[in-house]
Amino acid sequence: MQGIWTTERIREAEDGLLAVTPDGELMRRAAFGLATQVAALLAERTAAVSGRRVVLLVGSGNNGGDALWAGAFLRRRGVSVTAVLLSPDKAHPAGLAALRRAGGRSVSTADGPQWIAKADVVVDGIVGISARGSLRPAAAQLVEQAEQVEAPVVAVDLPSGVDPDTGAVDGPHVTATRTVTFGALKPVHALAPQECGEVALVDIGLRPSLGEPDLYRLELADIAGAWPVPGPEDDKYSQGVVGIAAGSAAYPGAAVLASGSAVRATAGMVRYAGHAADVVRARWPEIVATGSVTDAGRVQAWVVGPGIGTGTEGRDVLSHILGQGVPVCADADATTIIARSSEVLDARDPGTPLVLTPHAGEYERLMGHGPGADRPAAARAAAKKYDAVVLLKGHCTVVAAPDGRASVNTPRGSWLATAGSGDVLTGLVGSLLAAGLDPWLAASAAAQVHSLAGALAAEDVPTSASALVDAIPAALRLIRATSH
Ligand SMILES: NC(=O)C1=CN([C@@H]2O[C@H](COP(=O)(O)OP(=O)(O)OC[C@H]3O[C@@H](n4cnc5c(N)ncnc54)[C@H](O)[C@@H]3O)[C@@H](O)[C@H]2O)[C@@H](O)CC1
Ligand SMILES: Nc1ncnc2c1ncn2[C@@H]1O[C@H](COP(=O)(O)OP(=O)(O)O)[C@@H](O)[C@H]1O
Ligand SMILES: [K+]
Repeated sequence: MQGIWTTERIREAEDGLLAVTPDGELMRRAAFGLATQVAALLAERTAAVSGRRVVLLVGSGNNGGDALWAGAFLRRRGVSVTAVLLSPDKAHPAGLAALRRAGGRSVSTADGPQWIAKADVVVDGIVGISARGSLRPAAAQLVEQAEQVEAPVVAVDLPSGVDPDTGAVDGPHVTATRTVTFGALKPVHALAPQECGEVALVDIGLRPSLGEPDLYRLELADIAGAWPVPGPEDDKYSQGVVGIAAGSAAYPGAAVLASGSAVRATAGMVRYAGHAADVVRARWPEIVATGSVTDAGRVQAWVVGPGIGTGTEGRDVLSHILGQGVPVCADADATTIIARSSEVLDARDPGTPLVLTPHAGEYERLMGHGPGADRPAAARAAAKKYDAVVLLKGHCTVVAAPDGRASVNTPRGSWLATAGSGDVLTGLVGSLLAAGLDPWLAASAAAQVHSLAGALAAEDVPTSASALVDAIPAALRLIRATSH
């Protein structure tokens, strides 16, 4: 699992490390890594390093200092380096001196555009982890100038104008081709992937000073390690039977998708209970289908909600399922029922895991307000309130547990924004719950497999929820192969 730390934690760790490291050493490590990445990008894009032109956008903090020092290193490799200084009086003195000594030039923002126009690579050293609020006018103007040109932008630590801790964007901001960060990943890198581009992490020796991460991102090996694989002693029951209560006679689609997803996700057995039994049976003959949850038979986890309606019948189904003493993934209509009448949760057997999977609208129903800019905080608040694992859907899905653990998934494009895609996700979560996975891990792994299956199903053209179900085996095959 990759760890991600908030800027407050990073700063604390940096302070500790700074106290025991020679003056300027950390910045030089950071800047050397940055220069290496800029040189690599120059080589990739222009087939050369020496003689190429790099423009540094330099703010008044240490982020600008990193850029200036990197400029000095790049000069040694024959790069023409020009620093556009936002506040010439406040630019990092040692960094500026180093750049000048190495033969780099510095100009004011008035002269910026003419240099930016000729750049092969632009380096964004405007603000880093101490950025507060949207960019001030002069910085915003510089960002807009850089946007006019085709040159790729390398962001120092993070793209300026994007909130370091939430990834939220409010006004002009850098959209980087590559972000070179130092010491550890920060929330912005997971929560604003489209602004960060490719993220390179430079080791500056910070890791031992950092404690437990604030956020996690699952790696493929984590998913491969967690995914249930039957052994010689296993049979169809021992792997965990998942029950699906979804769909209706009028709307059988959700039932077919959620059930199909469960069929594809693990090798055991899937039961279906509801008014779409005939349609489900016809599409998935391996499913044991019945008309009602009361005669569904034993399962090790339930999926409930997609397409069940929010009326009395849906409520009764949810209530029955919550009382079964097995883990439950409550999605879609089940979320709305819980939001409207939370007393339905009284039926819940205390101690059995519950996973809620709201999108932003359902979140608002559950909490009385939208998720806002800080999605990990939003998911954590809902997890606490409902004593449930909360999977907050979106481009970057966040999964929080009541104990505070939170993960962010890696989006692989936006093709998943298609009708029925959420039903597929629920089936994945349910299968993993039935296999006995920790509910936070189950939801986090499901979100990752969902986005990988989405990318494989789409292959850069629009896809559908049915194609997504069919792509689950390919996603799992890839995950298992990558981690061998
Ligand atoms: N502390 C350390 O030892 C290290 C720090 N490093 C670098 O230092 C950075 C943090 O440096 P600082 O704490 O000096 O701060 P930053 O450079 O991130 O930003 C502070 C400066 O930006 C200005 N600023 C803040 N919000 C702004 C806004 N919305 N619009 C325009 N300007 C704004 C402030 O007035 C201040 O001048 C990191 O991101 C990283 O790049 C690295 O060199 C690694 C080592
Ligand atoms: N722009 C996007 N990029 C990536 N994934 C997205 C995007 N929009 C939605 N998704 C994902 O697609 C799924 C949609 O689920 P949901 O809103 O419940 O839709 P439905 O009810 O049609 O199934 C969620 O897993 C969500 O995270
Ligand atoms: K930056």
